[in-house]
Amino acid sequence: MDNSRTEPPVIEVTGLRRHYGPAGPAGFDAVRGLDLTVRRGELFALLGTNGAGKTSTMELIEGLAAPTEGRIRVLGHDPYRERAAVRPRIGIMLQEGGFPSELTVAETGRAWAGMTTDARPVDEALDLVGLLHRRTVRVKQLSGGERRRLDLALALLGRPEVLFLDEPSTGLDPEARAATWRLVRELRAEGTTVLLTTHYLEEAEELADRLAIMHAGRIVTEGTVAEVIAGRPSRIAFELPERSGPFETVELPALPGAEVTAEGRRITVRTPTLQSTLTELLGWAARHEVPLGALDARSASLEEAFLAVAATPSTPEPTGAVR
Ligand SMILES: Nc1ncnc2c1ncn2[C@@H]1O[C@H](COP(=O)(O)OP(=O)(O)OP(=O)(O)O)[C@@H](O)[C@H]1O
Repeated sequence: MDNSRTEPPVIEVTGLRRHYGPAGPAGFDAVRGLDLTVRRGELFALLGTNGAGKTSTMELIEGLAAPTEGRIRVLGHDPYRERAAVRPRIGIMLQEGGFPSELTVAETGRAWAGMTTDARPVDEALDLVGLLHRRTVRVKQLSGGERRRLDLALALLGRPEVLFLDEPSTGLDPEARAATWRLVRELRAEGTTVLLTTHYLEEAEELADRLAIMHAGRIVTEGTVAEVIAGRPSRIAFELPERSGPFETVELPALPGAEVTAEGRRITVRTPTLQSTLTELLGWAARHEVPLGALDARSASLEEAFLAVAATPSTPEPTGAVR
């Protein structure tokens, strides 16, 4: 039976704040009042602009640092204060593994397994990420993508109930990325709860049950991919030809409900009704024999939603903020 809706969330974050540096304006608020809930078996993706606070948030939920303010529960425990209860049940793939480069891949796995409760066999973890054939190679000889996969293998050693993946596919070639996605999907299918950060919108579209887009320390929008892009306009772009033909005096048609912007001859139309706007535009182009160069029409996408979030000014500190 699916109890995921009735049982308490696996990750529950309320009012989270993280302040770096000295108290007061000399310091910096990287996370500014963040709420987040992830249910058992769910894959939740944190997206955001550079410096939005994704890693700062992840580190707090992983229990690697104490929040300046707010409440975090992972599997019902405070991950920082009750680290001993939480740590054996979670797997963490950091952005930089930072293990000794002189050890071989297998030695690194064994060293890690020694610190892991109920570890799976090292070779099994290496096999999961496609690194078994590299087991005798020194870590310093691995490519960047192979190191990422070793990071993931180590995170999987303890058969974690909750897996934290900080930019898991950065530096991977397309084939290794697809393999990582397959593995993450399998883990999720087995019931693992996953919180991941990524810069690849496609990764979130492929994997996430729900996602949040962060900007300047806050979650600006959150939901399923469909919910996040709902209400975003579709986009039509094209280039008008040099003004020398029969269309010389022809103006663009009225496109009700659409917003038209021009950058030189490059025209962008944003519309809530892609089909009717496109029909109108193509009819006009045909009637007036206007060739529309590099014509591109696309439905609302996560990219549009992301760019809209990135363009929002960061709101000032609420009064009463902890400094
Ligand atoms: N130890 C620190 N001391 C001071 N400021 C920090 C520290 N760590 C991070 N920051 C700042 O906090 C902000 C959030 O950083 P964070 O790494 O959490 O963002 P991010 O969303 O993960 O960014 P990216 O996508 O670039 O990895 C940034 O402005 C960063 O410069």
